[in-house]
Amino acid sequence: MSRVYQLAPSILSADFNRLGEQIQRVEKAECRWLHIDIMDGMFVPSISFGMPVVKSIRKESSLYFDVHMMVKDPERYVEEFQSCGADMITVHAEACRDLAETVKKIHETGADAGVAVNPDTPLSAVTDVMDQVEMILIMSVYPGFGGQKYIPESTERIRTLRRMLDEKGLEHVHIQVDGGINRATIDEVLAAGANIIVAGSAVFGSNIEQNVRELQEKISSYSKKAE
Ligand SMILES: O=C(CO)[C@@H](O)[C@H](O)COP(=O)(O)O
Repeated sequence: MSRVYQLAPSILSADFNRLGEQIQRVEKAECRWLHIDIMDGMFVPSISFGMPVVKSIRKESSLYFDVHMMVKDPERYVEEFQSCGADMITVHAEACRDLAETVKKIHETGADAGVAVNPDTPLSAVTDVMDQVEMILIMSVYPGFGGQKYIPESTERIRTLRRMLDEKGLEHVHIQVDGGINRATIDEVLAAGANIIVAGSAVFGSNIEQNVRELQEKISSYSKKAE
C-alpha cells in the first residue's frame, strides 16, 4: 500500500504576532497539514488558544487543520472545533471518559478522528478504537510545551504500533508523531513507521522555508525508498 507522508508544522512555536503570515509561508513551502495545539491548563499545565484563533486562521488558509486537543473531557468541544474549521480532531485516550463515544461524536461532526497517547500510556489504551479512527498520535514528549527533547523510547512504540496496525489490516491508519522532531530525529521515526510528522520549533525558527524544505526532503527521500 502506498502511504501518504506529511509534515505538519505545529503553530505552537510560531510567532503569534505574525501568525497569519507564518501560516502562509508554510503553505507556500508546500505543506498540506497544519498542526494546531489546544491546551486547557488542566489536562496539560499550559494554556494555548481556542476556537476564535482556529476560526480566524481558517479564513486565510486551505491547509488541512489537524487539531490536537490536550483537553480534559474533549467531547464537550468537538462540535465547536469542527465548526471553526478543524478537519481532523485528535483527543487523548487519557482525557476521555469514553474514548469510543468521543470518536463517534467527532465523526458525527464530519471531521476525521485521531486518538493520542502520552509517552507513558500503554498502546493497549487505543486498541479498541484502532479500527474506528483515521490517525493514532504517539506523543514523543510529555505534552504541554514545544521545544522539548525527543524521548528515544518513542521509536519502539511507533514500530510496535505499525506492526499492530498491519496485523489488523489497518495499514491505512496514519501514525502521527509529535514532540522533539527535527533534522536529527526525523529519519528514525519515519523508519519506524510514522507517516504524519509534527514539527514546531524545527519549522518556526529563523528560516521557515529552509526548515520546511530540509524536513520535506527527508520525508520525500524516505517515502521514495519505501515505495
Ligand atoms: O503538542 C505539542 C506539545 O505538547 C507539540 O505539537 C509541540 O508543539 C511540538 O513542538 P516541538 O517539539 O516540535 O518543538
